[in-house]
Amino acid sequence: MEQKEINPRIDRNEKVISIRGLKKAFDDFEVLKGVDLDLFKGENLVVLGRSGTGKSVLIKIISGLLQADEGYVNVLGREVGKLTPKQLDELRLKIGFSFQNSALYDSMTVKENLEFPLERHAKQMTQKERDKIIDVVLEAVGLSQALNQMPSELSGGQRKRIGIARTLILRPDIMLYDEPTAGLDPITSIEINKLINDVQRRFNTSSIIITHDLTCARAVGDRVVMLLDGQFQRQGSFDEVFATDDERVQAFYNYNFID
Ligand SMILES: Nc1ncnc2c1ncn2[C@@H]1O[C@H](COP(=O)(O)OP(=O)(O)OP(=O)(O)O)[C@@H](O)[C@H]1O
Repeated sequence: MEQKEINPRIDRNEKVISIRGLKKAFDDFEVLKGVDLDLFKGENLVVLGRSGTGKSVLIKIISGLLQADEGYVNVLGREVGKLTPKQLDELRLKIGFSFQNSALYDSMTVKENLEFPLERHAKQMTQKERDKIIDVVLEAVGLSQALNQMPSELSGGQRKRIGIARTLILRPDIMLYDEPTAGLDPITSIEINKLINDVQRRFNTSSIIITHDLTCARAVGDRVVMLLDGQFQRQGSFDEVFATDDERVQAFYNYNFID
């Protein structure tokens, strides 16, 4: 498996996300039981964990879509739980959310899909400026030729790329990738991993990548954390996370290689 090289762009003096003692329960089911997490500027942080461990809940709390029950959640210098709805909307524009299903509008061309966030959030931009930024993000994801195609004409991997381009179009500081390789074949997955690293370098983003895919975790993660029983039980490089006798961690590793 490809191991990510040490990334010189990470600034360990600047935290873009800082979380302490985060708790979240649904009725009496405690999902997050006291989570601490930092994301440094320029870093790709992978969050691993089995289904239902609360990875999506975590990124929904970071982006203000869900309220924490307890704890401190600071994103880009703002304490998320204390923001007014307007301040939260402003913060969300700096967070790019790449959804699992790419969330493209099937009735719109690629160009129209990319214009959509600009029409809503960058009303002051001229058409020429819009066309320019569309060019930039399409080129960044390697799909300049798809400008006038419909999503239905694209492969799953291409739709994923357009989804990432659409997330990038508002030039977010933070990217949140929710299972970016889910449903893709291994070769296409490797291309998406490469794209995640390219985006980090080219757009200077800091990212949280939620995945079950260990090939992805190893290829894109500057640091990896594993969510187990509501807390981050392991963190470090990919190899450090798995250098343990903890059966739950070993089971996760072995399960990834079951045929
Ligand atoms: N709005 C909600 N109301 C009630 N329960 C919820 C809500 N959102 C999440 N949960 C519960 O919280 C737990 C964690 O869900 P979450 O979606 O974060 O899992 P996950 O780790 O992202 O899993 P997967 O990898 O399958 O997406 C699940 O048991 C889920 O049913």
